[in-house]
Amino acid sequence: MALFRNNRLPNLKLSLPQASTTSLPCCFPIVAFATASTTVTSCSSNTVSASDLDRINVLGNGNGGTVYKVRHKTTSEIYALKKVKEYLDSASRHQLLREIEILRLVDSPYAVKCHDIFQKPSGEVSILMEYMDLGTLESLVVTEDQLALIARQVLKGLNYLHELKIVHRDIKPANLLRNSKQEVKIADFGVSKIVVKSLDKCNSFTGTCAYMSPERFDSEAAGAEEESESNVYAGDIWSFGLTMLEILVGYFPLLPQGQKLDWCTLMCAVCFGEPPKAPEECSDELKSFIDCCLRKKPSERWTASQLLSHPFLLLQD
Ligand SMILES: Nc1ncnc2c1ncn2[C@@H]1O[C@H](COP(=O)(O)OP(=O)(O)OP(=O)(O)O)[C@@H](O)[C@H]1O
Repeated sequence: MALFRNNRLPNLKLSLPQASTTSLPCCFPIVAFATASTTVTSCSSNTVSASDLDRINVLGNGNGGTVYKVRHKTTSEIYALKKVKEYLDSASRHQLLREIEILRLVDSPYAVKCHDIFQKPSGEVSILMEYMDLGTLESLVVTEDQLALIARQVLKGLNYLHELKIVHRDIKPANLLRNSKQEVKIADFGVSKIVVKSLDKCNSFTGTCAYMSPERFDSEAAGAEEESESNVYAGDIWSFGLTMLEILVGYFPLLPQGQKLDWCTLMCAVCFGEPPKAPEECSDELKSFIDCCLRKKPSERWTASQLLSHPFLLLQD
């Protein structure tokens, strides 16, 4: 049984200056078959109309909008509906288009399924997703066995995304959702990117800074001046390693328990400190697993595919 603790740092998201402060009404070229009321584009074959859905309650608020639990009026099927903020600056509009492009591509049991995307004539966009009834991995504390079950599913999801040349760029407990079927899935492609050129850099300050890899803070200091395609995906592995360690120990592992997070302390810990390790009392396999994820040089970090064959995961088979 997983335990819950309340001793996490309350705010691991550092706000950075916005690229633009101009708010523009959004209108996206989402669908070719616009109707007068709400328009729909399908990520799957079964089409649901926005008017078929009843709102039950708010599941949460993110930077991009609000997520509601909704019920289909005739089938009683439950979904999560993310209503994207109506007014977005140009950078956010561009990113939303990217997210939609990725949601259309992604079809894996290890990523939260997007059923449909609705756009009203006003430009308001809503994303209809599979409902994950146990919410995020935030505040969850697990045993080694439970960690292996979770890690394997997240790695299968990451391996799938990386094979499609998609970098998630915001892996953290809040973006991993679970359900009562013991499934864990990757969510929120809000800052993800498709690597178009092999040397596409992904070291911009996008995503949640607390989980960013050393090379995304400072590629030179992390020995990653020579950008290679595999380095681009290694950023997700660092974030994954930190996330797994966090749900094992119950606090953000880069800082001493209870220490307040600020930009300077975080940057020093990531760039100049030793990578965090699994506690002494953990199995050797788990210590090695965490070490393989949290190597400072991206080229030395294991890939998702290599980690899937790590003894820590094989032990629990
Ligand atoms: N498919 C889903 N099923 C169940 N709950 C969900 C689902 N998607 C999101 N949620 C809930 O809604 C909250 C907000 O989700 P959202 O993706 O908008 O933001 P976030 O990931 O928390 O933040 P940000 O987008 O700013 O990184 C989540 O933290 C989660 O609790």
